[in-house]
Amino acid sequence: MQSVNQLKIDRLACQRGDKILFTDLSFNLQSGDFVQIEGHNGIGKTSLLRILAGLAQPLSGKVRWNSEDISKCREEYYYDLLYLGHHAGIKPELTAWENLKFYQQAGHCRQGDEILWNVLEKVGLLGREDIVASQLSAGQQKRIALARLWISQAPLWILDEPFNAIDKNGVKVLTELFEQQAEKGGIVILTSHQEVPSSALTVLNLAQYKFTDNE
Ligand SMILES: Nc1ncnc2c1ncn2[C@@H]1O[C@H](COP(=O)(O)OP(=O)(O)OP(=O)(O)O)[C@@H](O)[C@H]1O
Repeated sequence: MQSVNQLKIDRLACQRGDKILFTDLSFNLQSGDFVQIEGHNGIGKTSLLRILAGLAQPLSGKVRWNSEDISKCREEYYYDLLYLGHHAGIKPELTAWENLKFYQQAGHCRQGDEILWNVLEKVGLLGREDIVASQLSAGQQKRIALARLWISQAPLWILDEPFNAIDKNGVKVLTELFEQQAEKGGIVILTSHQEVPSSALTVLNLAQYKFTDNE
C-alpha cells in the first residue's frame, strides 16, 4: 500500500424508518487512521457503517473516497474496501479451509496455499480446517470470517463488531492486526462494545451528532 487514501464524510444525515438518527456528521480519515465509532445500542453505528460501505443511502450528505463520491466509483471503491458486517459472512456448508480458499479467490489474493495455513494458525483454527463451518462454535465461525482480514489486500477496512464472540486473546491478536493495517497505510473503522486495547485508536462518539427532535 503506497498511495495515500482518503475517506471524507461530509454532513451525513441518516434516517431509519421514520426516525432521524443523526445529522451533520462530518469527518475525514486518511491512511494510517484507526477509528472506533462509539455510542449506545440503537444510536446508529451499524447504520453509519452501512452508509460508509455504500450498502445504504444517507438521508443527505456524501461519502467520498479519494475525492470521488462512492456512489459514482463503486467498482474502484469495492476493490479497495473490505466490509465485515455483524453476521459472520461465511458459507456454513464449506469447511474452514474451503471458506478461506473462497475468500482468497474472491479477494484477488495471488499468494498460494501457504498463506492460508498461516492464517488458520493466526485465527486458532489449525487442526480444524476440515470441519464444516456449521459444526463450529459461534466464536470459531466468527474467526473464519475474520480470517479474511489476513488475506485482504484492501486498504480500507470497515468492521461492525469484529470482537463479538471473540475471546480476550483473540481481541489482542486482532487489535495488533488493525494497528499493523493502519501502520502500513490502511484505514480501519470499527464498532465495538468492548474496550479496544490500543493507544493508536481514535474514538468518535456518535452521541454528539444524535438528532433529538424526533418527537
Ligand atoms: N430495519 C429497520 N427498520 C427501521 N428501523 C430500524 C431498522 N433497523 C434498525 N432500525 C433502527 O435504527 C436505529 C439504529 O440501529 P443500528 O443498528 O444502526 O444501531 P447500533 O448503534 O449499531 O446499535 P447496536 O449497538 O445495538 O448494534 C435503531 O434504534 C433502530 O430503531
